[in-house]
Amino acid sequence: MTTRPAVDDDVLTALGDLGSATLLEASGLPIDLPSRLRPVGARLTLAGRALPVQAAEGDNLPLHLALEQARAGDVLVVNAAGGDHGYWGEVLTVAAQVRGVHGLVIDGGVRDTEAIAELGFPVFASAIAIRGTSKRDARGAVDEVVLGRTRVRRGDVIVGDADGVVAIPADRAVRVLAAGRARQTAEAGYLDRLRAGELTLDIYDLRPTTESGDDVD
Ligand SMILES: O=C([O-])CC(=O)C(=O)O
Ligand SMILES: [Mg+2]
Repeated sequence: MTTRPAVDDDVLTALGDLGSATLLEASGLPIDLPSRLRPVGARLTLAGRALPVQAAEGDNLPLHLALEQARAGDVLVVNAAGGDHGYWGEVLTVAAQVRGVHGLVIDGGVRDTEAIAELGFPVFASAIAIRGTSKRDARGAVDEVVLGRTRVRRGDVIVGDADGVVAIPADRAVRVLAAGRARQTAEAGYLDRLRAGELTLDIYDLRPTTESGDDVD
């Protein structure tokens, strides 16, 4: 297992407060997970440290094994290799909550979604599917998984909300927090100017130049 720098709890909480879109834009990094990962149930916000899990199609033993390895504050980030299966449901949700796990992000299906919503556990999934899984693939948690264009390593900061999910490399967390705060402050200033009657065209300096360089008779 690789060693990752541990991100402090206060940095984690502050990143969670900034929101996924601000963090993505401020970071300048390709940290967004695929947009097919949508929140399941009413609990939309999520912040925690990644525990990556790779599952074979149609098998959820790696998720059960990962829960034994999980620490409080972890978020399981699962590449379930596609497949129309419910890899996670009410039973695994309760098991995760008892261990202090902060949430689940899965490129794959989940089921028991009403129960998950009632339990208030944050789940972001690419599908809802009722077909069950086998329990044979004994891999457990791994060092990293790739979801879409983004590599997620153990200990990376996961932030999810109504807009989507980002995975911030642990060694960039403090820098991304500073950039996110700067962006939030700048946008608050833009909102004040908009309310005072200015246009985005002027605030962002977007007006097409009228000087084409061509002579006009
Ligand atoms: O049992 C499973 O493998 C998935 C599930 O429905 C649950 O966790 O409740
Ligand atoms: Mg179930």
